Amino acid sequence: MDRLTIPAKFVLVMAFFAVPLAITSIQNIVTMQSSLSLAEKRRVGVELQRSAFDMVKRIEIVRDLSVFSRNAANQEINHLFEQNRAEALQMLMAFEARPEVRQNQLLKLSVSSLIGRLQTFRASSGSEGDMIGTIYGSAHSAVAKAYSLQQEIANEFDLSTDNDFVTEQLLGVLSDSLPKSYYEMGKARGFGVYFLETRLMNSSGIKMLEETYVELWQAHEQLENSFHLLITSQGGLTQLDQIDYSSLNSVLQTRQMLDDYLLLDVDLQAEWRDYYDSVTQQIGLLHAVHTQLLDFLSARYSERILQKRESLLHRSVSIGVLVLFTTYLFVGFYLSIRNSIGLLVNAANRVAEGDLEEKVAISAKDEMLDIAEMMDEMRQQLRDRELQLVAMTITDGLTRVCNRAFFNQELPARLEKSRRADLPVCLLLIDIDYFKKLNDSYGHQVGDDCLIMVAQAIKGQLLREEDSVSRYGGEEFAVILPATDSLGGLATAERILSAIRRLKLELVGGQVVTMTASIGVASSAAVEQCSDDRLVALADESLYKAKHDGRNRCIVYKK
Ligand SMILES: Nc1nc2c(ncn2[C@@H]2O[C@H](COP(=O)(O)OP(=O)(O)OP(=O)(O)O)[C@@H](O)[C@H]2O)c(=O)[nH]1
Repeated sequence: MDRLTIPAKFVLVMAFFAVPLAITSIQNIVTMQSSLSLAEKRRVGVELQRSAFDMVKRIEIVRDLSVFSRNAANQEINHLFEQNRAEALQMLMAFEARPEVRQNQLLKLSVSSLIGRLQTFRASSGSEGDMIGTIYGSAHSAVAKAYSLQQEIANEFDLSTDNDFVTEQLLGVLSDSLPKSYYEMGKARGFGVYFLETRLMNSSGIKMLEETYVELWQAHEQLENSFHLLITSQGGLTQLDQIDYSSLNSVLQTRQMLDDYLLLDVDLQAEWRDYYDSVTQQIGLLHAVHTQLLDFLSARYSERILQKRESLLHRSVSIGVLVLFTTYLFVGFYLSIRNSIGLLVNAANRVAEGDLEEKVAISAKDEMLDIAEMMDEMRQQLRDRELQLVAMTITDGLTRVCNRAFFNQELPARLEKSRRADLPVCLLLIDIDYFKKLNDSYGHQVGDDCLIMVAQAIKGQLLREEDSVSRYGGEEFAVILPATDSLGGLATAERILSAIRRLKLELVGGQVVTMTASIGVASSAAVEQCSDDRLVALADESLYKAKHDGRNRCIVYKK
């Protein structure tokens, strides 16, 4: 790990967090997406069931009328029969052309088989009452095929695997209880039309009608029970309130009509068409409930699809935000560290190159700030140490004023600067009078003390910051006065002389030592293009004169 660069470490950490996050997120989205696709598939299944049910209605009429139209004796019945058969075939072909059906081998087979069955559907040649039951049963195979098509749709579009309780109950009602009622009502319609049209009914016909009468009751009972279970089942059933449950009585109504039109009227006086229309109307009421239930199921899936789409969107957005936020954090964190490290490296380079003036500073407020503060503390200590070293190299060890080395640098530098500003530099060479005698009389220690006192006295008379005093030789001092002419130099020299005269060194025995000095003053303005050596020589010349003229005085060089 230590061998890795910081970007490589970040990529590693990013990968450590991002990879599981991405895998979980993708899994999550894939699961939600497949659940959404399943709900969409189921809704398509319900739509197909609805179309298939429209065909069922026609095929039921074909079945019921097949009982009579065996010999096409009644043109009107035959027309009804053919009309519904043609409509059913048309619907089946449209159904077969639907992409969902064309893509499904099983459904395609079932539809084409049903088409074949209807195309070859011809009225059977039954004769009397005992035959019509057989004819009806045979014709019913077409309706049964249509119902098995519905079941196949439920299987192929995963409606049957939906373990939602309400959906299970609904599918049960749609595929079992309701078809059972249609079967019995169809019998009542077909048989009734047959007897009323022929106005003939033998004992076996009566028996068959009576059986149907009983079976209608049973169908109604089953229907009531299954609806009761559906209504009392939990969850999401408020929409089922909109269904007209009084339509369930249509089974009983049909039973009543069978009674009124046929069983109670042995003369069969009623018109077959009135009976047909009345029963068809009752069957239509039940069909309407069937359609409402399919609509309800479709709406239920639409609602689920909407919810799933919304939660998929929310999940995708929140995962997106999470990924962006994590990336932002990592990138921000990385950039902040890289930025801080960059600043610290630059600061370290500056220090290595000797630049100790610029503060080590970073904008971060974290542990990097602690490192920066420590580095800055080091920089300050280095700078102080360097200043001390520099000060030591230019300071005279005894008197603590500047030394000769400083003077040798300072005078040419000041002369150069003043030349550019067209200003003079004044040099004072100060020599203590009879210092040899002082040394000889009181000893070197006293001599040293006197040198210290004189040096500080001279320093005390310098008014400007750029003025400097250096120990030029043993008991000789040099004062550089930048931007000062001869008059200014003379005034300073006079002040220095007075200060030295005022010095008193009290010895152990009570003896007091006093001193005087001689000063040679020279200004760079005195000569053209004055060099440092020339200025020293001029000041030295004046000092010599001061000594020669009796000491304890200052002499200004004049051309
Ligand atoms: N105590 C002490 N004496 C020093 C030091 N440096 C030089 N001297 C002495 O200063 C004396 C200088 O003497 P001279 O150059 O003859 O000058 P002077 O005695 O002051 O006479 P004039 O300058 O002519 O007045 C010498 O005796 C040096 O030994 C020092 O650091 N300490």
